[in-house]
Amino acid sequence: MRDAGRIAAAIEVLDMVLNRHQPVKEAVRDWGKANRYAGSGDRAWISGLVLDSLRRKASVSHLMGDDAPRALALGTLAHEWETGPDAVAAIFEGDEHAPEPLTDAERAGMTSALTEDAPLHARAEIPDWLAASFERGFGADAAAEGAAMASRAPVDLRINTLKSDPEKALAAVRAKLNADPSALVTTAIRIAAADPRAKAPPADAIPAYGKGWVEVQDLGSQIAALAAAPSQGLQVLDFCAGAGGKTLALSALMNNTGQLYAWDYDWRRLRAIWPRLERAGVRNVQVRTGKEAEALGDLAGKMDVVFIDAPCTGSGTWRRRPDTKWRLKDKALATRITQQDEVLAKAAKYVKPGGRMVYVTCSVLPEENGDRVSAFLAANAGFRAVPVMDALNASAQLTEDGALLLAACEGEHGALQLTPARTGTDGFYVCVMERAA
Ligand SMILES: C[S@@+](CC[C@H](N)C(=O)[O-])C[C@H]1O[C@@H](n2cnc3c(N)ncnc32)[C@H](O)[C@@H]1O
Repeated sequence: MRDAGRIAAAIEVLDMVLNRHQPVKEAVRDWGKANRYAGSGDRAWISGLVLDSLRRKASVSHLMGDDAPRALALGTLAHEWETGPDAVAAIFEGDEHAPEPLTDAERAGMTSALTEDAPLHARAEIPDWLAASFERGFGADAAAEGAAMASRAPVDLRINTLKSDPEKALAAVRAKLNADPSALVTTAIRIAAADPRAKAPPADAIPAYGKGWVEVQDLGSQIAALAAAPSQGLQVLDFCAGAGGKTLALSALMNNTGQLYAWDYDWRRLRAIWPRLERAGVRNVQVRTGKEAEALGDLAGKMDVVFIDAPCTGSGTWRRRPDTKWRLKDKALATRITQQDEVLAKAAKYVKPGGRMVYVTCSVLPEENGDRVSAFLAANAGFRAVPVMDALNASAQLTEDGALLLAACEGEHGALQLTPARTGTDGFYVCVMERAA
């Protein structure tokens, strides 16, 4: 396909995502099925433009004065892909698959620039109803934090120390991919964000992944697991285990000792955990299924650590799934808040006296993070917040730079708010609370 046809296709896919509410992957797949002549390189290019258009939707629609799929694609070409109106007109010229020629208004939008007095939601690339929340969470940095969440994300790998070590794993990954050791965590590898126009080989297709030497896991998620300080021999409950991403990380930190219980309120989510445990060589996990009372009743008051990877809006992962940013509504946020209060209240009863509870979200919204912890602590005098950095420093897995950078993310309750702007990770919130002995 030539670029004119690819741009027309991106406009079509954006319409499927924004107006027919299809997830991006599904929309690209459906478009591909209906247009068999497109190859995998074409689909990668189209998907790249669609994702960037969604990441930059707020600023681009502000500049174009229009939020229709065509305006978003053209504005993104100009403002993100450095393909201005003359270049786009040249691509369209004489191509029968090209969209309609550019109008004067579109040309103007493609050459205008965002100014300091543009509304915060446009500068922060967020839905306007979340502007107040961003301002509360980030103050004067709200626009910069939001803009960083509209960038493309790298792929992070966690080195599975049950089966490999940093040197061996890095060499194996580098044999297939352009990768570097993480600047923050000694057991992590980073693969830089790919050019959106190019086909990128998936990290889970390399032999090191197949052998269980590495797991695909955002660095923020890896840091959250480190904060649990699940040292050898402890009794640990992963209360929201889902497909087991954190369970695997916790097990590796425990070096396959002690006992790690994995449970999820939705047992269907746990199904994916079995092959992952097997591949990673995990032997200290008991997967508990069924209703909470039967599945976990015997663990009440006995856990050294209870890990809560809470259900959340996922606002911290908008770089990877920009369509979800525009789908999020205030009602869904309210539902998540109710669930978060519920999981905190329920999970707390498994913590033994002197034990710890780790509350984690992949969100940057204070309503889901510090507010929830404050509400929990106000209602549970037997718990107090302790600095997350204590556990991270004790883990001996931070680099010198990592320790400094993470310490700068510390906020109320000694909790950490990681963000793409601050730490180059997804937006994770981590808080550690201790139950009185
Ligand atoms: C962020 S996901 C967990 C991801 C998982 N830990 C991982 O690393 O792959 C949140 C999980 O919380 C679970 N959950 C537990 N209690 C819940 C409740 N009361 N309401 C909603 N979700 C709940 C959901 O089923 C979901 O799997």
